[in-house]
Amino acid sequence: MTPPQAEPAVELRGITKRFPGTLANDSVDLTVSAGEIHALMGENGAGKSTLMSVLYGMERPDAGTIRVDGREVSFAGPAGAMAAGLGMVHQNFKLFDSLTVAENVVYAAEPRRFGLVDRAAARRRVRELAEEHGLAVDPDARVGDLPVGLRQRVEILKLLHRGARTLILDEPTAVLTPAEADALFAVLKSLAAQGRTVILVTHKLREVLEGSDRVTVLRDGRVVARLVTAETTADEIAAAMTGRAVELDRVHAPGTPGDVVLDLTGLATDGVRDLELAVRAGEIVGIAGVAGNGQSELVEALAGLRPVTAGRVALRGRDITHASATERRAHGLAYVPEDRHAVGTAPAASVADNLAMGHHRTSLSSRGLLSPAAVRAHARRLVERFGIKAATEEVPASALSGGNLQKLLIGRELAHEAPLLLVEQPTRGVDIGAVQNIHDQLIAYRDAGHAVLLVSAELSEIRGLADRVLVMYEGRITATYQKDEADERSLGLAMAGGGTAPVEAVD
Ligand SMILES: Nc1ncnc2c1ncn2[C@@H]1O[C@H](COP(=O)(O)OP(=O)(O)OP(=O)(O)O)[C@@H](O)[C@H]1O
Repeated sequence: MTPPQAEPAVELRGITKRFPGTLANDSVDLTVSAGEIHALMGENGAGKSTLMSVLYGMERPDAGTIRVDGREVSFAGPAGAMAAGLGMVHQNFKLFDSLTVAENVVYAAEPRRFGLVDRAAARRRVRELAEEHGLAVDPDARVGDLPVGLRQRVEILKLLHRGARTLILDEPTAVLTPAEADALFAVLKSLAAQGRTVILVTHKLREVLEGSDRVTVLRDGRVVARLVTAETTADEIAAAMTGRAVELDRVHAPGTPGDVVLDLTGLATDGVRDLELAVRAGEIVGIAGVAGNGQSELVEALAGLRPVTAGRVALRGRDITHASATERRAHGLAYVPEDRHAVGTAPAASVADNLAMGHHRTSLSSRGLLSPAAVRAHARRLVERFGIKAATEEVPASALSGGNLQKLLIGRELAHEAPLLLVEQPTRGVDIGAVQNIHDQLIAYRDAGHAVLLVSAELSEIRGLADRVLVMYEGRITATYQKDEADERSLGLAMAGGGTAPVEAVD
């Protein structure tokens, strides 16, 4: 006899959500069983975030119903969703850096004794939850001092403390090392085995194949496939997402390095020291590392956004150690920052205007004034070349999905054809088809004779693109590999500071 069927943990029926000019969710049905890890996939702009925002009470649907544990619900905000047993781990963690782990976990739901916060009980609670779920973390550590992988654990502990039965995770492995990602999946599997439910939004096929039970694929706001993971393949999921066959993991030929374009000697800035590095024309140098090991500080110092405290930076033979960001750009530097929202783009400005930024001295302008017709034509070319999905070129950048905003930023900077491109996390949040496109464009850029300094936490990206790979750990370069020498395991170990690991430094 089959056991009585439990109610699904989450059941969305006919969810429709419109934004001006876009049908983001078109009558979406999604059923997530209790105790499963359910992956939600789809190209950039397919409607995944919108659907999760509707489920979590952050957006009101135009039509459709939501059931949680069999009960129909309607949330006025995330607080209602939390009360119904849902919890969400956002990409940008929402923790207080200056508070301890225990204080963060119990924040706004503190155990009390005689009306006062019971700190000892809070610490005990963290230890119990950590032990029960394999989420070891020191309750007394200051969150600001923790690496990303542990901060993510704090986020998960916080949701568990509040009694979340269904966890929604938005691209949780984007900033993790392979070992941290494996540890996360072990935790998710044990949560699922205890009957909790996980909804995972991700672009990473491998982790979906290894870590999920079922997959729902969205395309253009509609469900196009419901798959059982054990019965599907990477190719099948990719084809469902894109509507065509996708060539995964293309191998690129190595570059032909020419003259030195960027030359760093003894460079130091906040959190970075003793950096020696040369990047040549026609070469991609990749810097691998876990977020927070000085890569962003290095790139900011090179872009002129952070003072260099020692050493020298030369660009095409000229000393630019203390040059302003604008002077550096004028001398041939283009820059794709990690933070596409705060630094990279102007959210209220149109897609076309964002694409024209920094082009005041180029063919788009005459005597410093941009020509509207040239700006539009330029925008149309880049939208086409990078597959940026926008209702029109006139919508504000804030209306783009995360991955499409990333494509905009890459497109704009590549269009400068600058001798040196600094690029950080070029494909974070970008779907598999667009990853291939961005990779092809970076290789073509290199082959056209430009120098590229690539910073990425994504090992397959670094290995696929870089002609030389450097690992940064605690502000220094701790290992150097030539293309093809960097296998995933030793790179992963070096990124985690694996001092005892057999990491060969080859120069
Ligand atoms: N606030 C908004 N205003 C206008 N359009 C929006 C808004 N939010 C999302 N959209 C549009 O809705 C569609 C779906 O976006 P959504 O962010 O849900 O996609 P996604 O699948 O999460 O993409 P990504 O993988 O890039 O994060 C996109 O076309 C996007 O441009």
